[in-house]
Amino acid sequence: MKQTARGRRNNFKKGNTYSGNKGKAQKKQLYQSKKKAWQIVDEEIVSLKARYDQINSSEIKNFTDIPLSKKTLDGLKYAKYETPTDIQREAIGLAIQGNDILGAAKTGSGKTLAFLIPVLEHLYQLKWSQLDGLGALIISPTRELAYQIFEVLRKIGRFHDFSAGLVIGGKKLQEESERIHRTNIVICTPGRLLQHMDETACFTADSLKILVLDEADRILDLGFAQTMNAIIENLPSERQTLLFSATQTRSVKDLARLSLKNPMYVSVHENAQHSTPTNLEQSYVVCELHEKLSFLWSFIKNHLKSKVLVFLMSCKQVRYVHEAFCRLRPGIPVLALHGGMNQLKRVAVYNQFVWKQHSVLFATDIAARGLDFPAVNWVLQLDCPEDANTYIHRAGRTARYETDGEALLLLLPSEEEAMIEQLKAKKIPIDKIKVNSKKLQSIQPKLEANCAADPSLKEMAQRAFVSYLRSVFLMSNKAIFKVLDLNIEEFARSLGLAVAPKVRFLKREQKRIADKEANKNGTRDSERGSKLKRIHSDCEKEDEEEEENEEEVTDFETGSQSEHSESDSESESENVWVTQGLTGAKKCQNITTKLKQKENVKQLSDSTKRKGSFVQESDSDFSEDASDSDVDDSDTSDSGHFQEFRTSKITAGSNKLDARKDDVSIQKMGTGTFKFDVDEDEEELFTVKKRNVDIESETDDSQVEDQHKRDKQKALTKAAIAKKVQKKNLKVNKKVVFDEEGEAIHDRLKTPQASKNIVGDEEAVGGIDIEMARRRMKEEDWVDKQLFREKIKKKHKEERLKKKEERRAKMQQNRADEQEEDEGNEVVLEGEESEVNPLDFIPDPDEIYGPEKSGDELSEASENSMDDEENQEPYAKKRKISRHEKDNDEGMSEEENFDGKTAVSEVEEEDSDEDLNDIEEDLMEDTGLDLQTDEAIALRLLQGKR
Ligand SMILES: Nc1ncnc2c1ncn2[C@@H]1O[C@H](COP(=O)(O)OP(=O)(O)OP(=O)(O)O)[C@@H](O)[C@H]1O
Repeated sequence: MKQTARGRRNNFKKGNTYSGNKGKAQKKQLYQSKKKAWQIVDEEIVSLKARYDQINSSEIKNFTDIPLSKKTLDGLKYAKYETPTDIQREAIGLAIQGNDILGAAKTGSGKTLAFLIPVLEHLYQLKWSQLDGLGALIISPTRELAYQIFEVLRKIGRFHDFSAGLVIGGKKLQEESERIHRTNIVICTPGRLLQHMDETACFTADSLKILVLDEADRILDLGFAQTMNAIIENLPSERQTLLFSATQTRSVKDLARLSLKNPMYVSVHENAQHSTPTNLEQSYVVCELHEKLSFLWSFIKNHLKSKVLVFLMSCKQVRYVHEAFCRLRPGIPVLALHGGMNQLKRVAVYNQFVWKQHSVLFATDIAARGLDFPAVNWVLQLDCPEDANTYIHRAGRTARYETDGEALLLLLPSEEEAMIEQLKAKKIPIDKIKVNSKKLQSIQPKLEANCAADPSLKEMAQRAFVSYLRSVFLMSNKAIFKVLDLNIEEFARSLGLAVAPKVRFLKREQKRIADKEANKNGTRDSERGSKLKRIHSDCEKEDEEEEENEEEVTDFETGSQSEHSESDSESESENVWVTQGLTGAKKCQNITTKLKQKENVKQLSDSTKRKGSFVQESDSDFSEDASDSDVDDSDTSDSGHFQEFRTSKITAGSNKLDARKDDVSIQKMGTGTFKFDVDEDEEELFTVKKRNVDIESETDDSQVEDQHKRDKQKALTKAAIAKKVQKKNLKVNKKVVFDEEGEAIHDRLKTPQASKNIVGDEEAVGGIDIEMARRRMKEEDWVDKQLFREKIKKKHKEERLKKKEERRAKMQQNRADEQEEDEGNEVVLEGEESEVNPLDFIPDPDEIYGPEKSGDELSEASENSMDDEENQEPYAKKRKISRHEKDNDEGMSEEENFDGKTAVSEVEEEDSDEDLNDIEEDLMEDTGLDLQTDEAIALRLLQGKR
């Protein structure tokens, strides 16, 4: 039986034992147990903190030796991380105690965990919850790296209750905005973060507790300077800051910008013999520029069972080499990764290269830092890196965490000396190897044939050509990068181009250098002087030519840019947001899997469009592709594979850890206690390495080129177009029709005929004068009607003439018949004269004028069409009626006809005069008889009437 509320209250009052009381007891128990859970957390935190003082990095063998929360240890165990690496052993202990850290360690040494573990621990210590908002911010220079860090965090943080979000460009801002304020750990790229700081109203970093910069030297260099300064302004000064990189900055100004407090400099390999991993074998080859592609082809053909990462200088080179090699079918899957690709494709290519066993990835420097592609056998730097640091990061994509790897650098003869000097200065052991150039397999003829057959490929080659030269030209280290020493004709041919495309900036550079030399030496040397003059005039001529063509170029560029924005918007439309509680990892995997599937379908359709590449894929590695898509199809297989792989790596290399121990150096960087080693690169940090570059993910030429495009487009404002049009005296939107002789046909009906003074008056007033406009319209109206009338008149005249001709012909025929008849009558009708009508000789007026009509018939006739006019009489009367009719038809009554009344009557008078003349003419001609007969007829008629 159901008990009422009152009944329950009574029961309570009576102290009856009732299930309600039981419930209360249960509640109390539950509350106590919950309280116990909190207590457990509190107790754990207290005990952990108590152990902090006893941390001794040299005694740490396993992660369990570090005072870490159970949730973190569980996560590490789940991700199969057991033994910490050097940097982890040294940095984690200091970081969990709240110190600011400057962490430096070789590439592939596990810096990611060295900052992720302290992030989790810090928030755990503070008992951070979803309601507390943003607690930790991890900034990475590239989207791929941010994505990778997010993946690691997902694994090791899965037992914590924090929410984490990946905030990178190329995704829907709106959806990020809706979630970002609820996210505890944000992993982001600088540009996108600043965008949220500026545009997302509910996003604030006021509660931030810990800031991490991965690849800190890159984030703090000039490429990100403005963005980072703006971000730092929005962050609370009371926070912990961790900076990590393989090439750590110790620039005083950088550290001052971040307002670090007594930072600890943790450099585990500072005293090591080399700055690159010990398992990394490094060598370089000197190669001519025009031999590079053939070298690359030969290299790939010799390493079909390897995983190779090839670095090029610019996006356009990557694009072209990838496309060209796809068509040549090397027998191994070839991929491309560069900043010009949409985000979805970037993620897909990244994952493909992670999973493929044998493949070649052509990439720009967006893949140079931090990316942890497993089992890369070779890193081939086809184009010289910007500096030694970039070399270290690029080469570091192989030989990661205890694995072996090889790095090969290609240098031009002009680059060799200065670059090798830089590398040696950075403690990079690199040996020169020689390649027998006769053994190189030349692909130039094939590239030439392909470019000749496909204009789009040729265009790609041209773009690659220009972008390479531009990149070299923009490099700050002129001791290495000597653009004017390059044989550009040969380089163009090696790309498959028949001739080298014009490169404007090179001409300018030549001109600049020529000017400089002329200033230095004076122009006394006449031979030299004339040579310089020649360069000058060449340059000027080309400049002029190009300026003339500028309009076309701008159009072309606008087109290409819109193409680009189209692809951007395409990527924007795809949502890659993967924010979630760390415990809900599956959801995120689903999203990633779906993205991969989509991208695979897209890529497959792309490749079917491109004949060669599809065949190549199917020839060499289609089965592998298929298996990849199988992996993508499976719901949660992603992390499974990943873990397995890493586990094998851990076991393989765990015994090597001790060998590195001696290298560890930790320095306290407090203001008073520590003297900063002012970085020798400090000056370099504050010089522009690439001009006109303000980018987020990479410094390649595409952005520089985009900047150029934007600059050019700026000139094409509406005002500029208007000026141009005015200058050329062009009338906008004017259609000119030409006749067969090529003369322009002026249609008076379409051109305004209103008197000029009316327009002038209006302009003089300076605004819209309604009266004036009305007058002008009336005048236009009047002119129109006149034109129409003229046209109709002309038409009528033509018709009349035609009819006249017909009548004349008819009369002549009649006359001829009559004559025949007369002759015949003279013979036949003798004696019948009395019966003959005396007026028979007169032509039948009905025949000539048509039958006489009544007034009714006349008015009826007036309603008929113009064609009927000729059949009616009397002419003058009928015409008059028709005219009025016509006027009425046109809606032009006299009353309506403003002051044009006189004009109309004038026209009428003119018309009627003309008509009378016509009639007289008609009458004179119409009888077809001679004058005497006419007179006789007239007399008889008159007599008859009387
Ligand atoms: N304690 C560990 N035990 C086993 N493997 C580890 C450990 N720490 C890191 N690794 C593995 O080492 C590899 C390199 O780690 P990570 O990417 O963090 O290196 P890094 O120092 O950040 O490299 P880079 O300087 O290139 O960014 C990863 O595959 C990672 O899974």
